[in-house]
Amino acid sequence: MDVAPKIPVIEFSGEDVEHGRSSSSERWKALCSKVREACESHGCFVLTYDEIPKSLREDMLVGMKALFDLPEETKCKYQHPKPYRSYQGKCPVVPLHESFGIDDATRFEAAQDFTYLMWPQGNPAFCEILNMMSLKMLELSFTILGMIFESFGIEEKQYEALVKDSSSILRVMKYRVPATEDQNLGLVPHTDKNALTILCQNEVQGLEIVTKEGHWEEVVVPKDAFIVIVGDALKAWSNGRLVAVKHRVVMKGDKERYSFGLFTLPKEGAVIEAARELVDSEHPLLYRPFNFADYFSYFVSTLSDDALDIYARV
Ligand SMILES: O=C(O)CCC(=O)C(=O)O
Ligand SMILES: [Fe+2]
Repeated sequence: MDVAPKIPVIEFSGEDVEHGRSSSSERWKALCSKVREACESHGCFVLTYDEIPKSLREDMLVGMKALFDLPEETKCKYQHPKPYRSYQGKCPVVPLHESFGIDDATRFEAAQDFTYLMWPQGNPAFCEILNMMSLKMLELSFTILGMIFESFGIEEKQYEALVKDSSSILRVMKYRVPATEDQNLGLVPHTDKNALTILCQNEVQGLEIVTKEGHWEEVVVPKDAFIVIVGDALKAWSNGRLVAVKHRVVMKGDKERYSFGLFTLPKEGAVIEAARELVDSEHPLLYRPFNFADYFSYFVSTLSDDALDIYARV
């Protein structure tokens, strides 16, 4: 019996990125291909990357624990008009899950507004951590997008706008241990709607993806690694060459899971259009150009599993 190929594990360093970009060395080209191939075959990969210090990740997880330990009424103060930002907790569909989404935490003031709301006396250390982590993860996200474009042989000018027109959401999440009467579903199956997601978690596993063969498979994430996930916007941009992989979280064991993710997404008003280089007679255009914000609103109003196909398929 065929065994489904394992989720690729890719390793690169800050030095690889720095030298690779300027020298276009064989090693760099091979790394870019690996990243693209993982996104084509699995829609995700596990990444180890030394440029984001382990101590920063640990500080982030410690700070998150203190955040989720705040009283419910304090956490509920975080309300936002846009979906997937406001504090979410005790939702009947996913009662194990709690989350906050902070827009552009790469701006110090945005991180600060959030921490002042949660800790009126201030929490400058956690504010700094949120801001620093977002900046580093956004930079990594742009690096990965650049690697994908480069590997497709697409000129930098063609994707400059895509990167320039990006913003980000930092989502921080907690999953409690299911009680005996609870289901163990932490997060419902979904594809991410944004372009690229980078996730990081504590030692508690639980993320699962749907393989090409249609089976759920656990993503075993080594300590200190990241998971990179392709979203709908990147799938459409790549004319369907990259897979927006469906994933969910299932809780097992007796330890709480904490995770955080940097979601890179097209800015307000940005239009997603397939790269010209990726449309040809063998690969006819799959998705019409669409305004990302309109697509996102469509998804929120329907919560359809196949939102991208229904909304934009030619
Ligand atoms: O907590 C996780 O690891 C997954 C989170 C996720 O998929 C999401 O927020 O879109
Ligand atoms: Fe997700």
